[in-house]
Amino acid sequence: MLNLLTSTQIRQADSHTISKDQISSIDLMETAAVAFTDIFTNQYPQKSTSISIYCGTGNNGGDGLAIARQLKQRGYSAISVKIARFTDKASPEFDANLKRLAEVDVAPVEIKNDNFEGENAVVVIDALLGTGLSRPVEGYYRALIEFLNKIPAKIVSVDIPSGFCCEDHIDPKAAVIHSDLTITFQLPKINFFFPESGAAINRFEIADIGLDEEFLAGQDSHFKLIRREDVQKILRPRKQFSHKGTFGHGLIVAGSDQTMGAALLCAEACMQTGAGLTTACIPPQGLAGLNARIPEIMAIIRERSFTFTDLEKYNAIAAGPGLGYSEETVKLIKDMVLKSQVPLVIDADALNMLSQRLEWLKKLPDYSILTPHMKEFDRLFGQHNTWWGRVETAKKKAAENQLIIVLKNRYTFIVMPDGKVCINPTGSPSMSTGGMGDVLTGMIVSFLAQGYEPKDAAILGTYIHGYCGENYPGYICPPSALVKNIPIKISEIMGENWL
Ligand SMILES: NC(=O)C1=CN([C@@H]2O[C@H](COP(=O)(O)OP(=O)(O)OC[C@H]3O[C@@H](n4cnc5c(N)ncnc54)[C@H](OP(=O)(O)O)[C@@H]3O)[C@@H](O)[C@H]2O)[C@H](O)CC1
Ligand SMILES: [K+]
Repeated sequence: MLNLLTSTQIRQADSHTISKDQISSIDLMETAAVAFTDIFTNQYPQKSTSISIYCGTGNNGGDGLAIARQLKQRGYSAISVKIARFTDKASPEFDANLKRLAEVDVAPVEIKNDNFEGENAVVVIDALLGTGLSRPVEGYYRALIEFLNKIPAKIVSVDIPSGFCCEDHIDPKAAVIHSDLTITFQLPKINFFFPESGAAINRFEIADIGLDEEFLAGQDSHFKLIRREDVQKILRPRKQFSHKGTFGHGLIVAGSDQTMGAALLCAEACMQTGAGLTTACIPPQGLAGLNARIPEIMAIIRERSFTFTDLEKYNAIAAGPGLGYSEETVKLIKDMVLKSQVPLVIDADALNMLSQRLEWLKKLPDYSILTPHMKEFDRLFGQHNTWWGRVETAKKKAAENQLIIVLKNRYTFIVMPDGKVCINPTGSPSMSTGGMGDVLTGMIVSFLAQGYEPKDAAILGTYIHGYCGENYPGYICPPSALVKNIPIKISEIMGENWL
C-alpha cells in the first residue's frame, strides 16, 4: 500500500532526501520544476499557448519561477510571470530562481495589492501557496484567489491548489483555487480523497521528484492508498485440482417481494466473483426471478417466521440488500447476529436495523464488515458535517467493535479495527446508480466465502468493484452489466498467473 503522508512529513522527506542524496534544496526544486513541466507540456503541447504563472514568494512560488524558465527553454513563447508580493518575506530558493529567470529574459510583473489587471491567458499556473499553508487565506491572497477563480482560463496548480489544506478538516468557506489539474509532487495528499476537495481539485497527477521511497514508506501514517500490485499480491491463482467446495459457500439474506432486484444483483455478484456455491435466502415471490436470471444460485425460501437451522454450513454470510424492514426481517437479522460463527457482511436495510439496535454491534462476529454509504453511516454513528469527522468516528467504532467499516464514496475508505484507513482509488462517476452497493456486498462476501481474510476480502471486493466500473465502456455502468465483467477483470488484474 502507498503510505499517504501529511505536509509536515513530506517536508521531512524533503530534508532527508536532500541530505541523503547530497543535493541542495534548489536542486530538489529544479527536479520538481522539470517533473511538473514534463506533465504540463503533455497536457498543453502547443508552444504558443498563452500561460500566466502566478507566484507566491515561498518555495511554491519558487517552483513557479523555475517552471517559467523551463517552459521558456522548451520554446513556449507566450509566458508571463506575476509575483504576488504581499509580504516582504521570500525564501532563498525563490530569490535564487528569480535571479535565474533573467537568463531567459522573462521580466516578472509584481502585484502589490488587489487591483488586478485583466487576465486573458488561456492557462494560469497557480504557484501562489503550497504545503506551507499555515492559516486561512485572507487579504490580498484571498482577493487574488477569488479573482483567478472567476476568469475563464484553465488553472493548473503546482503541488496543491493554493489555499488547500492537505490533511484534516476542509473548511468549505476557505479561499481555495479551483484547479482543473493539480500536478502534485511525489504523493497524492490525504485530502485529495475526501469529497470536500471536489471543488478545488477536478483531477490530479503525480510528479515523481525522487524523494527517498524507503523514508516515505517508513513514515507512520493511518492512510494507505490501495494499488493494483497490492491486490495482485492478495489474489490467489486457482489450483488445477480444485472443485466448487474449494471456493466456499456464500449465503445472501436479501430481497423482499417489492425489492428482489437487490438480492439478484448481490447473489450474482457473489457467484461471478468466484464463490464455489451461492445460496440466496429470499421471499417465495423471488424464486421464479432468481431461477430465470441466475440458475447457478440455490435458494432458501423465507416462508413466514422462517429461522435458520444450519448457518454453520455457510463460509460467509451477507445480509441486507433489498431485505425490507419488518418484524420478520428484524428477527431474522437478530438470529444471524447472535448465531453466526463467521464474519457477516451487513449492508442496506440490515445496517438500518443495526442503527436502531447499537447493542448488536458488539455481538457481531469479529471482523464483520459494514458497508454503509454516507447516510447509512450517519444513521448508525450520528450526524457528521465533514468527511474527516466521519473517518475519525469510523476509526473509533471499528476499533471499539472489532469491525471493518467500508465507508463508500468516490474514493471508498476501508477502515480497519487497527485504525488503518485503506483508500480505494478505483471507480468512476459512471457507477453512480442504484444497485452498485448490492454488487459490492456480493463481491465482498464472495471473497470471504473463498477463504480470504476479512480485511483482504474488503480490499479485493472494493478495488475490483471499482476497477470493473471504471473500465466499463459506457457513459454509465449498469450494475447488472458490471457483474458480468467481474471474472474477466479479475483475470485481467491477475495477469498471466490467474490460472
Ligand atoms: N517535496 C516536495 O513536495 C517539494 C515541494 N516544494 C515546493 O515547496 C512548497 C512548500 O513551500 P513553502 O516555502 O514551505 O511554503 P509555501 O510556498 O506553500 O508558502 C510560502 C509561505 O507563505 C506563508 N503562508 C502560509 N499560509 C499563508 C496564508 N494563509 N496566507 C499568506 N501566506 C501564508 C508562509 O510563510 P509565513 O512566514 O507567512 O508563515 C509560507 O512559508 C511545496 O508546496 C512545493 O511547491 C519544493 O519546491 C520541492 C520539494
Ligand atoms: K499552488
